[in-house]
Amino acid sequence: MKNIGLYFGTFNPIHIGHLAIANHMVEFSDLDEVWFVITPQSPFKQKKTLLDNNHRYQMVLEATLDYPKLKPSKIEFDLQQPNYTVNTLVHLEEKYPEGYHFSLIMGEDNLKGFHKWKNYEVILERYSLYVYPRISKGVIAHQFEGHSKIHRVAAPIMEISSTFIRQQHALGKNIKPLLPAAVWEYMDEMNFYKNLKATP
Ligand SMILES: Nc1ncnc2c1ncn2[C@@H]1O[C@H](COP(=O)(O)OP(=O)(O)OP(=O)(O)O)[C@@H](O)[C@H]1O
Ligand SMILES: O=C(O)c1ccc[n+]([C@@H]2O[C@H](COP(=O)([O-])O)[C@@H](O)[C@H]2O)c1
Repeated sequence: MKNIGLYFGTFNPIHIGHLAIANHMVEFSDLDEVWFVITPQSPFKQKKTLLDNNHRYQMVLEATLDYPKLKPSKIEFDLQQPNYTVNTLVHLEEKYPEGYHFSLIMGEDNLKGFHKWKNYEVILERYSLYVYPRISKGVIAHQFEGHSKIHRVAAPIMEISSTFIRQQHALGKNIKPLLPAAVWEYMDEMNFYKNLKATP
C-alpha cells in the first residue's frame, strides 16, 4: 500500500514554497509520494489570470523531474468546474481502487477556511489531513483543534506566493530564485505573466 499525499492547488506557477513543502512531506512524514493535483478552477478563486491547464501541468512536471517521489496529476482536468475536492477524491478512488491510500496536504491558511469546503465533514471522515504551518489571518475552527485525522507537520515556512511572482515578473523584477530553474526557463521562454493587465 502506497501512502499518497494529495497537494491541491492552482500552481500558477509552481514555486519553491510548494516544492519545499512537498519534499518535506515525503522526507519527514509517513507519506511515500506527493501528487500535485493541478486544479483547473479553485472554487474560491477567479479564473482571469489563470494560465492554461497544460502549461501549469508542464511547469509542475519540470519542477518535479528530479524528485521521483513527487508527481504532477491531471486528474481534475476532465472533471466539472469549479473543482470541489470531495468530487475529485471520489474520482481518484474509482481510478485507483487498490494499492493506494490517499491523504490531503494543506497549509494552516486552508485549514482556517476548511469548514467552507463542499462536504468537508465527509472528507474528514474518510481522509487524514497533513497540515503545515502558514502565516495567515483568521482562526482555526474549534472542531478542527486536536482532531484525530489532522496531523501537524512542522515544515519550513516560506512566505512567497504565485500572485507575488506573477506581479513582480510583470513589473520587470527578477523573481528567478523563487522558482525551480526549469520552471523559470519554461516561463521565460513562453513569455508567461508578462502582461500586467492580466496579472492582478
Ligand atoms: N509559500 C508557500 N508555502 C506553503 N504553502 C503555500 C505557499 N504558497 C502557496 N501555498 C499553498 O499551496 C497550495 C497551492 O497553492 P496555490 O498555487 O493554489 O496558491 P498560491 O501560491 O497562494 O497562488 P496564488 O498566489 O496564485 O493564489 C495552497 O493550499 C496554498 O495555500
Ligand atoms: O472543495 C472545496 O470546496 C474547495 C474549496 C477551496 C479550495 N479547494 C481546493 O484547495 C486548493 C487550494 O485552494 P486555493 O484557493 O488556496 O488555491 C484548490 O486547488 C482546490 O482544489 C477546494
